[in-house]
Amino acid sequence: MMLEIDIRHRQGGFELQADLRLGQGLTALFGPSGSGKTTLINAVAGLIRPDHGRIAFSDQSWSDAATGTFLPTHRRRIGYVFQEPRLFPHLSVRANLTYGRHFTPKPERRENLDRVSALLGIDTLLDRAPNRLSGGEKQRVAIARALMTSPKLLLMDEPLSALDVGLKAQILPYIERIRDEAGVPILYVSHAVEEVTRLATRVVTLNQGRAAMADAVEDTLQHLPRLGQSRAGSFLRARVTGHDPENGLTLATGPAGSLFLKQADLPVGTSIRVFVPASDLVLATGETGSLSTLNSLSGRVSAIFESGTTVLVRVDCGGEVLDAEITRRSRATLDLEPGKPVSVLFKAVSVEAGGVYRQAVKPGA
Ligand SMILES: Nc1ncnc2c1ncn2[C@@H]1O[C@H](COP(=O)(O)OP(=O)(O)OP(=O)(O)O)[C@@H](O)[C@H]1O
Repeated sequence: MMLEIDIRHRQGGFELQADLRLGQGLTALFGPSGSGKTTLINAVAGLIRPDHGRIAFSDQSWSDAATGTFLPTHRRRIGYVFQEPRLFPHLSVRANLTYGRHFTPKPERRENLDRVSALLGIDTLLDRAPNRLSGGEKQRVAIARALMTSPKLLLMDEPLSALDVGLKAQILPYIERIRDEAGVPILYVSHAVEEVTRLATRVVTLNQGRAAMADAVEDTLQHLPRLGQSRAGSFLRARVTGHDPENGLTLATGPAGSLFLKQADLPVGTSIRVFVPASDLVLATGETGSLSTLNSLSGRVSAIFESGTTVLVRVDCGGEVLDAEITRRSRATLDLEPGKPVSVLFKAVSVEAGGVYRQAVKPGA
């Protein structure tokens, strides 16, 4: 399948421009507030009609300003999940799930209640009324309802933003399963770096209405501050090589070197991204002696950015970029300049749980 978008659309003083080809897996739409994420997703859904250009899905034209083609939303066979679950309060979970199915032509009904409710872990909730579900359960039912229509494409517009951190963590694995097992491409709007890191097969960034495909998920996430996100840090690519349960550690290797991580439940061979906060990195020059930090990567300073009272030192470790936030005084003490060899040190506990992300679908798949 291929979703082709080549559109321009003006609304008031704002103009959206997008020229994208998107394949299977989960495409994250990522950008600051007002950058055009919802406008883009609405154009794909058929909720707005672009002034110029075309949108096509697997060779079916959904919208073409030149020929006047505009396929209405219900004929695009799209599943939509919003911030709020929007369940029918008077219907049971089961009836909520089967409701949308009737709108799908019989030969195209791929999904069934058993499979979808197992995928979302809601099989024991089918006879409940929505007002007897928790917030996280409601959103899982809403996602299941969207899947029950056997959609060709699933649009998710900040589906987790109304949930607290604990509930988000509960739902993320289900979205991963849909990405990996349901065979439905997903367009996923999010502001949250944790969600994008963990879920995205590819990232489309939006900046003042301009959509751009990122070369790699990691590249986008390296430059979060430019995208209006404040959380400074870096991502390392690695593969799990083993576990050391006695010491509560998981071992991984990537282009930057060997990594010690707090033990994570990930099979050997799993590709992961490890988020390392800039403020947790320690830089050292010369011999470091004995330290309690398990991770020590060798690199070379590639750039230095002054920012207020602190300094962001960018270090190239085997082609991977690590940003370390240190004080001006530390920079002066270490006499750091671009080109200087340094060791980058961080503790295994700096990258526990939320900092390690499984990525089952290869970028570009
Ligand atoms: N109907 C409209 N008429 C005029 N301007 C609009 C209309 N709808 C949205 N806009 C403007 O278009 C721009 C893009 O809005 P959009 O909702 O797509 O952004 P967004 O990236 O989804 O933002 P957020 O993350 O805050 O939801 C904004 O400047 C917004 O004010």
